[in-house]
Amino acid sequence: MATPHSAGAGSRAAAAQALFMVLEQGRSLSQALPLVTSSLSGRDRALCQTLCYGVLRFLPQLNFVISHLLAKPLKKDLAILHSLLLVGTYQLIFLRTSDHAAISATVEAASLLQRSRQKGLINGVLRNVQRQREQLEAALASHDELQHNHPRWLADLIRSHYGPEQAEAIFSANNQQAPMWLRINEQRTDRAQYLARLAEADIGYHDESPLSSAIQLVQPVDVQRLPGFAEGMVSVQDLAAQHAAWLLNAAAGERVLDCCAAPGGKTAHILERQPDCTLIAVDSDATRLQRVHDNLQRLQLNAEVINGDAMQPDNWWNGEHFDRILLDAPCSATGVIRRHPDIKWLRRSQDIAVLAQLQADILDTMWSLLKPGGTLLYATCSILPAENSEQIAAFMKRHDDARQVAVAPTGSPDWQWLPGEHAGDGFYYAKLEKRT
Ligand SMILES: C[S@@+](CC[C@H](N)C(=O)[O-])C[C@H]1O[C@@H](n2cnc3c(N)ncnc32)[C@H](O)[C@@H]1O
Repeated sequence: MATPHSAGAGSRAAAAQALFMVLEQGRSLSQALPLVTSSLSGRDRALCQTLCYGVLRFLPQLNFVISHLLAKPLKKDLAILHSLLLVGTYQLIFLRTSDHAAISATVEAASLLQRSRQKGLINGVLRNVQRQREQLEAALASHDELQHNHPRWLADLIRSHYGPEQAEAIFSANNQQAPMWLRINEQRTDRAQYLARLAEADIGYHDESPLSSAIQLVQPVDVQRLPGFAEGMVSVQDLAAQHAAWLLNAAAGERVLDCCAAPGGKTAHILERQPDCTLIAVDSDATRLQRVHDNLQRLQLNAEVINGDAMQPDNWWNGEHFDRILLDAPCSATGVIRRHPDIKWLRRSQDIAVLAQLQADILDTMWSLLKPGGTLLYATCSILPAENSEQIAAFMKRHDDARQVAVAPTGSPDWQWLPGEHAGDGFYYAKLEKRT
C-alpha cells in the first residue's frame, strides 16, 4: 500500500484499491479493507470506509454518471482508475465534500496508485461532474431503474415476492447506514445500570427496545469506548439477531447445539440467557471459530467449541441427542445488505438455489440429532423465500414428525423480519418441534 503524500489522498487511493478487490476480484469488503488501510491514520481509515460503503450502496448511479462523462469505457488494465472515479464521483454527488478537496485529493491518489499519467483523465472527469452536477442529478432522477441501486435479478426477486411498495421500502432500508445495537450481558449487568453507564460516558441511546438486552445507540461508536466492553458487560449485535437466543429459550440442564456458530454472537447470547445449559458450538470455518473462542473468553462464558462439518456429524458428535438446536444457516445475507453493501455485487442469482440446497441438507442432518420432544430454531439473515418460508414448507413435507411452533409475536409459525423494521436487520426465524 502506498503511503499518503497529500491530505486525504491516501484514503482515496485505499478506497479505490478496496473497491477494485471487491468489484474486480470478488473479495468481500471486510476482507479487503484491512489489507489497504493498515498504514492510514484513524481519520483516513474512517474516510476510506465511508467512501467504500457509499460507493457500494450507490454503484449503479455512480456508474451511470461516469459512463456519461467518459468517451469510452476504460480498458481492463485501468480498472483501478474506474474505482478511483467512483470514489471521486461519490464525494461530489453524495457526500458533498468540498469540491476542491474531493477533486485534488482524488487526482493525487492516482499517483499513489502508480497511475500518474492518468491524473489528467481523473481531473477532467471529476471537473465535468462538478460542472454538470445539476443535469447529471436530473438525469439520475429520471431513470426509475436506477433508483433502487440493486442488481436487476435481486430487485426483480424482491419485487416479485414483496410487491412494488414493500420492495421500495426494502431497497431504501438496504441503502441506509445500519444503526449500532448493543447486547448487554444480563449475567453481569442490567438494563438500568448499563444505560446509566452509557449516560456517564456521554454515549447517546434510544430508550425504547423490544428486548431488555438490546440497546440502540444514537450514533455508532468505537467498541473500545463502550463502558465495560473489555470486561464482557456488553457486545455489539443487531436487534433481529438478538431474538435467536430468546426464541431458542434454552433451559437449565439441557443439551444445546449451536450449529454454524461462528463468530459466536448467538453462542454467547444463549449462554448469557442460560449459563446452566451444556452448549456445543460447531462451525466448519476454523478461522472464524477463533472469534467464538475470543468472544467466550471476553464474556467469561463456557461452551465446547468444535471445528466440524454440520453435514458430517459422525466426525464430531458423541451420539447423545440434543434438547435444542439453533441452526443459523449459511445464506445469501440479503437481510444485512445495509451492513454489507458488497453483498449486492458479490452474490449471483444462481447462488440462491445452491444455498437453499445446502440449507436443506444441513437442516435434515440437524433434525436427526434432535431428541423427540426437542426444538430446532431455524434462522437466516436472508429475506428471500427460497431460503426461508419455502425452505421450511419443503422441510415440513419431508418430515412428518415435525410440528411448527408459534415464533412471531403475532402467533405466526414463522417470522420474516424485514431490514429496517424496528431498526433491525432482515432476519427469518422458524421453530420446529419433534413429535415424541
Ligand atoms: C450466518 S453465519 C453464523 C453466524 C453465527 N451464528 C453468529 O451468530 O455469530 C453461518 C456460518 O455457517 C458456517 N458454515 C457453513 N457451512 C457449514 C457447514 N457445512 N458446517 C458447519 N458450519 C458451516 C460458516 O462458516 C458461518 O460461520
